[in-house]
Amino acid sequence: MNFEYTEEHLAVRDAAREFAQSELLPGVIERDTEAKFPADQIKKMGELGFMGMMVNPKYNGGGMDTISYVLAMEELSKIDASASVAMSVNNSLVCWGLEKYGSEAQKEKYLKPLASGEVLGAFCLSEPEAGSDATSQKTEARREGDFYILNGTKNWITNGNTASVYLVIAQTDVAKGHKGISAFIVEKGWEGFVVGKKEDKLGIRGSDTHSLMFTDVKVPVENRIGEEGFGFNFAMETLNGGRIGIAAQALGIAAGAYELALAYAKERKAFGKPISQHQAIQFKLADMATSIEAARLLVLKSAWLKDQGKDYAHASAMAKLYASQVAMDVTVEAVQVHGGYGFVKEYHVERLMRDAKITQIYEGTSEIQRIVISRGLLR
Ligand SMILES: Cc1cc2nc3c(=O)[nH]c(=O)nc-3n(C[C@H](O)[C@H](O)[C@H](O)COP(=O)(O)OP(=O)(O)OC[C@H]3O[C@@H](n4cnc5c(N)ncnc54)[C@H](O)[C@@H]3O)c2cc1C
Repeated sequence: MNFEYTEEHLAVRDAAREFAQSELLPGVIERDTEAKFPADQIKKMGELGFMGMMVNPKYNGGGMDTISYVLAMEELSKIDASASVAMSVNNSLVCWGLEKYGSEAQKEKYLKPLASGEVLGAFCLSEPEAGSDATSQKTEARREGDFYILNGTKNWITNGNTASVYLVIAQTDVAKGHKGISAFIVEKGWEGFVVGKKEDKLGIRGSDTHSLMFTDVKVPVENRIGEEGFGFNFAMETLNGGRIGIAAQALGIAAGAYELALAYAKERKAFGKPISQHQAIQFKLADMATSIEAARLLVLKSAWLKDQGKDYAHASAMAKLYASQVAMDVTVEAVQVHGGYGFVKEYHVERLMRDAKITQIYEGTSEIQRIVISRGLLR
């Protein structure tokens, strides 16, 4: 076993840390208040290679391992989880799905600009009546000659308005159940494709979440990913990896809140001494640091398994389940350590607490992670 990072890992982590401090921190409170997408920051993240970190350099990616990716995700999420979710969706759902299962022509046309950060991608599985139960898709793609005619509505789509490339999951044969679901690449601007309203959210308010409506959208057959009927497996496999990114995001939110709480506890005085000298606060800090370290080990293990080409579905579900709970617990305690100051925007921890909640919901709720984990245990 080896618990050491390589020099490359440390360089990536430090670059992400530096970027988060210099580019994401300024304006993060205003972006949250105004629900403003961090467009300039995402563009710079693309230029620095954060949007296609694991993609092969021949498709304009960074050619890095998953450990580097989770280290960067953690650092960026400490400061701005709205920026990091755009990065997570682009890297682990859109780019990964296209690189693994896309045709050579699809990779040339779509993966290259996505991996370089020139354009942004979205992953469209959820629907108004199909969230956890993704098999009950209502969006339909009907084959007509060299095209599919796409009709339906997708809900809660991250990068919904800012993306240019959309991976859309749809029914191609309702009678076949989940084996009748297929995946397609859809471009923004195609006739019949309308972006719906932006969601006004509790947390990750800077993230661009929209519903999408498709009415008789003509999708060329060459834009289907894999064979007809492969879409459900495509979505589930893609989400297995996506969970590593969201687990790293949850870890970052927790670690960011802990670092703020630690610094505040050393400064704030009560009863004649820093609050960090009161044992009740010391114990909170000890519990926060311990749970964060445990979450980090789960995140790193799932990333390592993926890098080794081993099965990581079970580990990534455990990492997401645990890290998202840690994100909730630690951010609540970080607000508590800050007292009244924790309740106002200026001190950041209330935002981190609001942002933490989504990590228990998207890319599979905590209940769904428990289903995935227990299924693995009982197999
Ligand atoms: C901000 C945001 C961004 C998102 N981004 C995307 C995106 O980019 N792309 C995308 O496709 N989707 C996205 N989603 C959708 C997200 O993945 C779903 O909200 C999530 O999967 C849950 O689905 P649901 O909301 O329909 O809840 P439901 O599935 O209706 O679940 C409601 C509750 O019931 C529980 N539940 C459901 N089934 C079971 C069961 N069998 N056993 C026990 N409990 C169960 C759930 O855990 C949950 O607590 C996003 C959501 C949000 C809020």
